Amino acid sequence: MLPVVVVHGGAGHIPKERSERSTEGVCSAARAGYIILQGGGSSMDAVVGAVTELENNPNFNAGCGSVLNVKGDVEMDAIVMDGKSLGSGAVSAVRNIANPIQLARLVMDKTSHVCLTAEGAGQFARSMGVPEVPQESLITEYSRMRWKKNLEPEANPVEFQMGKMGTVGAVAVDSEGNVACATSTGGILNKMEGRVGDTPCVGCGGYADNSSGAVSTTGHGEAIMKVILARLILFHMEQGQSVEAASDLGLAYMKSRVDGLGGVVTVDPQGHWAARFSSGQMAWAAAQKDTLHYGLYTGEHFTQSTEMLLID
Ligand SMILES: NC(=O)C[C@H](N)C(=O)O
Repeated sequence: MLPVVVVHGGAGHIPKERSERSTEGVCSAARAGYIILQGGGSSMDAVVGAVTELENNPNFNAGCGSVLNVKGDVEMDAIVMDGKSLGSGAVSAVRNIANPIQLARLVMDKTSHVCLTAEGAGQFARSMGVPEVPQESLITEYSRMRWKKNLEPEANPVEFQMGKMGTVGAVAVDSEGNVACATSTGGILNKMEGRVGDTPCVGCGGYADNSSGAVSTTGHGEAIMKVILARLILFHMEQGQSVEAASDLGLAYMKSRVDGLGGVVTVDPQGHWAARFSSGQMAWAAAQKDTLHYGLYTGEHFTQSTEMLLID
């Protein structure tokens, strides 16, 4: 079965005019991750490569395109986890960098800690030579419009926040059977300054363990944290459930227990994979055995040869 890379572009309701760009974005990121795997890269290289591409794509809520907090600022969260060592690196409420996922990886590789936050994460980025970027370069017209709209008195914050989530994430298995996950987000729209969501929390925004598999999550962060969604799904896999059934069980529990919606991409160490969601939509794509799989609405599953894509 292996190797494989599966990516998501966030669970929620994707407006029609943005759906094509979301699908194109996840397909291109899955292809980028797959090329890394084919070139002998590790699953960690593949998930960081795929998520970096999605952070650079302004159509997603991560890196450039992040949603704004209540003050109109960008504060981003990201996590990586390596299934071989259970090593993990994360950053939360980090500002003025283009690729939080790469900083999360540096936290894993270069420090003895798991998560750095806010100004401390910024200082670490500077010490590692990560270029500082102006906040303006991370803000799109669309994210500013949504922020302003949500400040209007008749706005319905929860519905609006839940409506158009675009967190990005990836899971992969490499040819040696190592699994990894990566997740990156601007969080939820008009969040309080300093709010830390599920994404940088181990077991919530993602988890990877070579003995069971890897998961990257998206959805309402506070709900995901209550049920520790990524770890919950791996628990079901440890009990013998398939990647698909375990993902559905985790999402159903989050819905019934805390009324939370979300989505996940999941792999097991053999290379079985799933992209499942309880929200109306989630842009996802997977690349395996020279085939690209992708979809957006529940039940949708298109396939295409990755070789065709290379010619494109
Ligand atoms: N779009 C998302 O998935 C949001 C993210 N889980 C958060 O709550 O920060």
